[in-house]
Amino acid sequence: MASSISNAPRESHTVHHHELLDITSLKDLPESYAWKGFDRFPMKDSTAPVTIPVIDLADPKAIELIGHACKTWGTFQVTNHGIQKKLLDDVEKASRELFALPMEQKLKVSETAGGLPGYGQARIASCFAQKMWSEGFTVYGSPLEHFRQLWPEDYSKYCDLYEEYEKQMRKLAAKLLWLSLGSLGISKSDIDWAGQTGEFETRSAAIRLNSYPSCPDPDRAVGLAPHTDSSIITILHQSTVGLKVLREETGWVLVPVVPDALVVNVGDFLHILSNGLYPSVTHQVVVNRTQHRLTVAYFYGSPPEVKVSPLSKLVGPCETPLYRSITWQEYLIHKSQDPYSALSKIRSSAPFNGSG
Ligand SMILES: C=C1C[C@]23C[C@@]1(O)CC[C@H]2[C@@]12CCC[C@@](C)(C(=O)O1)[C@H]2[C@@H]3C(=O)O
Ligand SMILES: O=C(O)CCC(=O)C(=O)O
Ligand SMILES: [Fe+2]
Repeated sequence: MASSISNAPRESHTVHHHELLDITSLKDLPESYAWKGFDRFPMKDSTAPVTIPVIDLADPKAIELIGHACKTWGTFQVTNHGIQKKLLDDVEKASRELFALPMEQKLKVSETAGGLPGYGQARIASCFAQKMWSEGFTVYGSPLEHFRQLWPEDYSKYCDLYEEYEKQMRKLAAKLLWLSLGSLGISKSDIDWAGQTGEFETRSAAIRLNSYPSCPDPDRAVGLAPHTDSSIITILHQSTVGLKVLREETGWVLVPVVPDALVVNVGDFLHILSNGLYPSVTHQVVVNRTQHRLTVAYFYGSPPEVKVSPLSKLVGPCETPLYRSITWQEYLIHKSQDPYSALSKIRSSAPFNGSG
């Protein structure tokens, strides 16, 4: 595997906000947004007719199906998840309203260096010379101050909506996490930081609104470059296609829109917790000529101060855990500095028996 991305020299190319164009109004693709492919990742789409698993949470076999999907794909879609369609529609609508605001107003709440909450490009943007055909807005903690600036009149309506979304996603994420770990024989008592109820009361999470405007030259543009998420799991709401996941054996697979389903991605922290049994899925976003695509990603992480390491039940008696322990906060810093080697940097050196 090549160690660099063809479009990305080693040094970091921070995208300064003043360099960001209002891409919604462009009739041609500027050269700064044109990609020639990636070295680190294949370009080819899967020719095999494969689709990512769709799992009904009401299915009595959901636990095994989730375990199998996490092991073989690192991603799946879930139905009967209990999140009301109206809430998903309302958040998507609010997000559309946010990105439709004038650029000067969005820049008032722009992310400061280091990918803190607010408006801006994804952190991985700094790894590439080319720009991605997208904008984003991250909510981490309370969105109050930012929403007050964006919508001085009715910010509280938007705050209430995000609070409700966060609350419902948190519950669903805890449920999905226990199902995925349950299939490996892990129970609530195996994770001390899960809290009394197993609901991870002191969790940390981020919500990211992603906007991919229609693009005059979609084949040469990239919505979001390939990456894995740092989360334990990510729950994604999409109502139009664009997300592709990488299957090592076959290539990129487009994730179809299944009515009322949410996409669930295994993130790096579940990969670490599972001692490598579950791969964190590499995914990217492609753009299209006619539709403005909006998505909402919920990143479920571990409590900020907790050192997370592979679960001891999943590490054999003579084995070294695959990864050393690390807090989510520390990991997010590694990831923002060097997204493509963050995991390998915390990988333990060769196990005692010298294999693997
Ligand atoms: C919690 C987070 C995960 C994320 C960084 C962030 O602070 C909020 C944005 C997230 C995102 C979304 C696009 C891809 C990604 C790699 C990025 O650059 O920003 C992820 C980050 C991540 O998972 O590390
Ligand atoms: O918009 C999408 O389909 C995926 C977004 C994503 O991967 C992310 O926000 O990390
Ligand atoms: Fe992602």
